[in-house]
Amino acid sequence: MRKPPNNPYDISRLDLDDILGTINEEVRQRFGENRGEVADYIPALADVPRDRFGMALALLDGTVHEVGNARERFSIQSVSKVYTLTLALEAIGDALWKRVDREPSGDPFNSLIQLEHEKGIPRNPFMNAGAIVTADVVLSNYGDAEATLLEFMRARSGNPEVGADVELAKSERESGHRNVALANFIRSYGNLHNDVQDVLDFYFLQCSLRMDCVDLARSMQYLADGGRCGPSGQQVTSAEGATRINAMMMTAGTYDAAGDFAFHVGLPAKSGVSGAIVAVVPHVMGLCVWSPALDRKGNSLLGGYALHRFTRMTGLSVF
Ligand SMILES: NC(=O)CC[C@H](N)C(=O)O
Repeated sequence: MRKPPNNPYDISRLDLDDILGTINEEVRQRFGENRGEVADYIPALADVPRDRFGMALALLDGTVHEVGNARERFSIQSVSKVYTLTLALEAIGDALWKRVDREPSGDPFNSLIQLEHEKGIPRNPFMNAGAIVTADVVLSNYGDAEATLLEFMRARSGNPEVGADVELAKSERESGHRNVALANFIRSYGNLHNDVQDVLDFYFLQCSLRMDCVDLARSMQYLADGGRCGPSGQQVTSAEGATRINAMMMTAGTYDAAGDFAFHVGLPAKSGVSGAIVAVVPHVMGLCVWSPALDRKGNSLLGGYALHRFTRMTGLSVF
């Protein structure tokens, strides 16, 4: 049986580059197994090659370790929901929880089913329904929501080149019938305050932001460091705020696979249908893995495997 180190958070005992190298080799050996599919319900995502894998770790002192395609950009999709949740909580605090619940859903990320039973109050801010309400809150509370989000992401990642993929956002707007349905349904309960189209435009824009694993690992640092963002030096949220967002990621960040994820990985994490998964080792590092082929629940198959191997090889897990 694996014996836990005296201080599991002391990472000076670990050769992180060696560990990343091993994971990279293991993942690449699995490319041929032909498991998982890239998301094709968003036309622009269907063209992304599946045999890609990148992983990056950003330590609290700013050191980055990376491997594979860690500098290849992709759209961040639902990973963006972590950042809009942060912005919404900073704007209206606990009032957000009157409009979005904070329970795991056990349903797919784009499910409509619970919404009717629960009268237009989405289960959590990481399902599409909850993220649409969160987007509405951001729109209502920041003068120029789009510019605010872009500035937020550039500051969190330390990369001034982070930008939206306008073509991708357009492609999602044209094919996102289910999101249109969700938004209208929530509106019918009075839980959207802005024009449905404006909310959806903002939601699709947040999903289309293009970043790479290094950008995203750095952008997770504030959640590992009690709300303090290393790249900008800003206190983005309070230590309590960071703890709560991590808790949401743990219980709902990978949708109806959150239980399985806690079992195999054991870190707060958030996935997106482009194949990205961000994760946090509290007090130690932000992480990002990316590999486009997804499992049935919409989480990166090899990304999940890589995080599993990482937590087992390092002993880093909140459990
Ligand atoms: N899980 C996801 O990444 C979903 C995001 C995607 N843009 C959608 O709304 O369907």
